[in-house]
Amino acid sequence: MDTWFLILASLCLAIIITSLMFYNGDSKKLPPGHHLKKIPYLKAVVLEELRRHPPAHLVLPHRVTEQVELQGYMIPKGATINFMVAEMGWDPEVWEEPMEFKPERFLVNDGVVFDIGGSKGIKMMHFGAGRRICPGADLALLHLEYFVANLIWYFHWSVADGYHVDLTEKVKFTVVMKNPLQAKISSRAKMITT
Ligand code: HEM
Repeated sequence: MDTWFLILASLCLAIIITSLMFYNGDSKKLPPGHHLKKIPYLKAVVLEELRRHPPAHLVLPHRVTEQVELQGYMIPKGATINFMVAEMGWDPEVWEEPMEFKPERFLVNDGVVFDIGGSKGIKMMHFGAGRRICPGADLALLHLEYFVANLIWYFHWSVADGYHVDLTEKVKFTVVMKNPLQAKISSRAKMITT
């Protein structure tokens, strides 16, 4: 449990640090927060990233309060249940071409349609589900959108010479890239101010 607490605490810290990093006191230079709603593809990219490359493959374990039978399996009172969230997001019976990165899967009629709380059925649950769902889910999604928007707004990105992007994962404290990303980044500052 301590490990999970540390993961959550570091997620919160990372979000706060990135917010401070990108706040430069000049709101004209930043894409205003309310504009994010007008960029559904951005939200679709964030959701697809969470589905395809979740930061953790398991969410917090839960303890069963009463013995229950689930699809023929008897789960005893007091058992600890882990939810394999990565596998849920990669289930070929639920997702078409699950190992492909396709943000378009979240777009319906130019808008994003996804029930993050799972009230109409759970297709992925990186924030948990039900009454103990992460209360910071909306805030986290907003910050992730803002973070990605700013990275694109301020910098031009290209692949480093001779490097091929390899999205293979490995598990460290959280899930990270096995072969770290190498990118050439240049400022778009001139383009933004002119
Ligand atoms: C990408 C970012 C985040 C992810 C993936 C995430 C994921 C989770 C997960 C899986 C849980 C456990 C749900 C369960 O018990 O089944 C949780 C709980 C929680 N999260 Fe987050 N979280 C994120 C960001 C945040 C942020 C930004 C905040 C606060 C501002 C936050 C506050 C909490 C709190 C307070 C709980 C405990 C809720 C409870 O036990 O009733 N989380 N989160």
